[in-house]
Amino acid sequence: ESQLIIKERQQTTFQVEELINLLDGGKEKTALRRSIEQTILSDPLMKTDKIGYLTREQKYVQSVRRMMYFFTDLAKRNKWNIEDPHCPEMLFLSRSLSSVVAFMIHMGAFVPSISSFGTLEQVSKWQPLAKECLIIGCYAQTELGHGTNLRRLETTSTFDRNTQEFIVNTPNLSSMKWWPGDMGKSANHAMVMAQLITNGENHGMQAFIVPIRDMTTHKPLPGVEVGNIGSIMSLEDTDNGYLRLNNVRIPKENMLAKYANVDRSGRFQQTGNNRLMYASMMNLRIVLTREQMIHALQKACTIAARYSCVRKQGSLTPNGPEIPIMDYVTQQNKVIPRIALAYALDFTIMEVRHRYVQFLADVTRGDLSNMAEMHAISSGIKANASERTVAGVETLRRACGGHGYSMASGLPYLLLSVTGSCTYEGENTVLYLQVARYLIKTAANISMGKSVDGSSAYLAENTEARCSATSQEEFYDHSLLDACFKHRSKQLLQSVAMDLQGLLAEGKQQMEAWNLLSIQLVNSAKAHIERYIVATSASFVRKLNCSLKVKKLLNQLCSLVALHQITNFPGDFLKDGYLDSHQLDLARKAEVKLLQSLRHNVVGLVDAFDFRDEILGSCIGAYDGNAYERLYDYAKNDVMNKNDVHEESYQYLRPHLHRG
Ligand SMILES: CCCCCCCC/C=C\CCCCCCCC(=O)SCCNC(=O)CCNC(=O)[C@H](O)C(C)(C)COP(=O)(O)OP(=O)(O)OC[C@H]1O[C@@H](n2cnc3c(N)ncnc32)[C@H](O)[C@@H]1OP(=O)(O)O
Ligand SMILES: Cc1cc2nc3c(=O)[nH]c(=O)nc-3n(C[C@H](O)[C@H](O)[C@H](O)COP(=O)(O)OP(=O)(O)OC[C@H]3O[C@@H](n4cnc5c(N)ncnc54)[C@H](O)[C@@H]3O)c2cc1C
Repeated sequence: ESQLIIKERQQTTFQVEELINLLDGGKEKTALRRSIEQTILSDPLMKTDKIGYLTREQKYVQSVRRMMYFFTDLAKRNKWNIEDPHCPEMLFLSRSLSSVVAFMIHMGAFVPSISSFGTLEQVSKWQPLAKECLIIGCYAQTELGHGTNLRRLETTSTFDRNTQEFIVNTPNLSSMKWWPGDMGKSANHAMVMAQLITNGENHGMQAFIVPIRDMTTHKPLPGVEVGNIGSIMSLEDTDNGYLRLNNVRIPKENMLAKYANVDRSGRFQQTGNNRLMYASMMNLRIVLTREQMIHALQKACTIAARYSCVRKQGSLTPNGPEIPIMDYVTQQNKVIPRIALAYALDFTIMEVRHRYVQFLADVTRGDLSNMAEMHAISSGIKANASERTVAGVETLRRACGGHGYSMASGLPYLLLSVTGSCTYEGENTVLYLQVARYLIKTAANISMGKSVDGSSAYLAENTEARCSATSQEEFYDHSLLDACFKHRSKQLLQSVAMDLQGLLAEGKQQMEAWNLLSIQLVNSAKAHIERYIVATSASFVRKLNCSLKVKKLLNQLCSLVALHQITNFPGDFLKDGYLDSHQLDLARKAEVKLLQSLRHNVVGLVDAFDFRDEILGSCIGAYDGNAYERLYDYAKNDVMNKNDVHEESYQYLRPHLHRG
């Protein structure tokens, strides 16, 4: 173990294990997680090859092999509950699996959407098959021509009264399904989102289970053309595919009929709220935020923080001893605010998940009153967490200098694999505009004197016109910081709502006015969500039952998240004079002081994320801090070094060198 990292751990002022338990949700949960990790990581059949060495095909083959074994054997033997993405086992499982793997769409989207869209009868028919991996499914919504605008999906499912079947078609090039994970090579069933047509009338998007491959030969069924879409930026462990359907007939009961049905004569009946077709996307937005984005940020923090403590470069006195780069305030400013953000997002998503579970219970009772708010929160948190994670991981990667560019650091892999999260499961700008739609409606309700509650209640509160802070210390105060965020959000919303009214009064059409103001609308949505994160994480910590030391530390992290945002994006806080430039200076000084006070606990804070070395996959971020030994080892094991003289040297270099 590196002496430097030992020294760091000696400086830690709190019990790391206490924080680990807190993040897991209790001591017993930590034990459960560790035992799951131990089982998975010690199983030779679950082993992954080193990141950076495999071709696309090898990645796919490896992940299919691992995951088939995992779902059909390992998880079963251990009685892990793998189908509920919110149960503790599943939360711990996806973390132990470390890299993105095959069948995540099967388990994470296909299986849950059967119960989201299916009747009880349909659920009891399809879900056991899917859970047991007796069928492999994918979620086929996006098309070559449309991903965002679901109303314009072009795949059709036309009811044939004579045979009591649906005929599913992708009638033109742009209508073919494009992107679905697990579809290119693996899936034999697809959850196809298509326009339902009965008796010549279009009833909008519905979900259909379409068999696409033969259950024995695995060959595409008649009328089906299916394949891979080709190499993609990352996440190549999954076979993202395309699918063309030419008059594919499926039985009537393959239309999932929880919210709408077609009777034998082809008459369409809406039996539930059709928004619930969209609402199922909330689930994956929340699951991915934690399981993919926050974990990626936490891993990158772990790597960068440990490495920054063992990497020495330069000194603080002329000819003096070299210091760990973590002692530079600029380095602290790269690393520590990201650690703080990783904590704040984790606390926030725990609360969001809790609210989502309540929302589901409400829906079961037929109460949809919280749907709009839940949609705004889940969309907003997905967009904001992915945007800040991707930016954060890149900052952390650069904070590791040259070694951050090597695959050996694990950071390029994290960056590439998380960057897609800004696009899938709802493109971020589009999701922010959904939040804005909710905010503009809320603003209209407030102006009509209606009461608002929940996460937007503050929009109806009176706030001070100026921040009251006169000292640095006040900028650690959560309620003062929250007031800054509330004010910014309120002010941005009021301003864009007024501009919208103005444009409408000038005679502009609603959608045109909306488009003209969409930059402001997105900013307003971001401000609302960032305030939600600041407030939710602080109140989460306030309610925690933990030692004073840990509480103090977590309070500091929450303050830092807010302060860092203010000092880095001060414009909207200064705009209407809520903060003045003197207060901004105070906030900056407060931030530097906070960074320095958190400095000693940097390693402890990332140790508390408790990622085992095998899960981190980093030569520079391993627990023992022995970065150089591992880098050297990684290089020596590179495939290009399997012999001293590479074959190509004989072929291309030698003839040339020997000319003279
Ligand atoms: C086992 C788990 C393990 C986890 C493993 C973790 C590791 C794995 C790691 C890595 C794996 C990688 C995984 C990748 C996965 C990717 C999967 C996909 O990408 S699947 C495709 C997603 N596609 C979209 O998200 C389309 C986006 N489009 C939309 O959501 C909509 O169509 C929208 C909203 C943009 C436009 O629809 P409009 O034109 O109908 O919009 P308007 O008129 O604005 O909305 C109508 C009403 O519906 C409400 N609404 C819209 N969306 C809603 C929602 N989701 N919920 C509730 N209400 C909603 C709205 O608020 C509005 O309500 P009012 O009229 O204002 O009252
Ligand atoms: C790795 C990966 C895995 C995926 N897995 C699946 C899957 O399993 N199943 C599935 O069905 N799909 C999947 N997708 C598809 C994904 O859901 C879509 O790509 C995503 O929803 C974005 O839609 P789009 O590609 O149509 O982007 P577009 O909507 O074309 O976005 C392009 C640009 O247009 C802008 N834009 C579009 N509409 C508006 C608007 N109304 N207002 C303002 N700006 C707008 C966007 O902001 C963006 O800048 C996957 C995608 C990726 C990358």
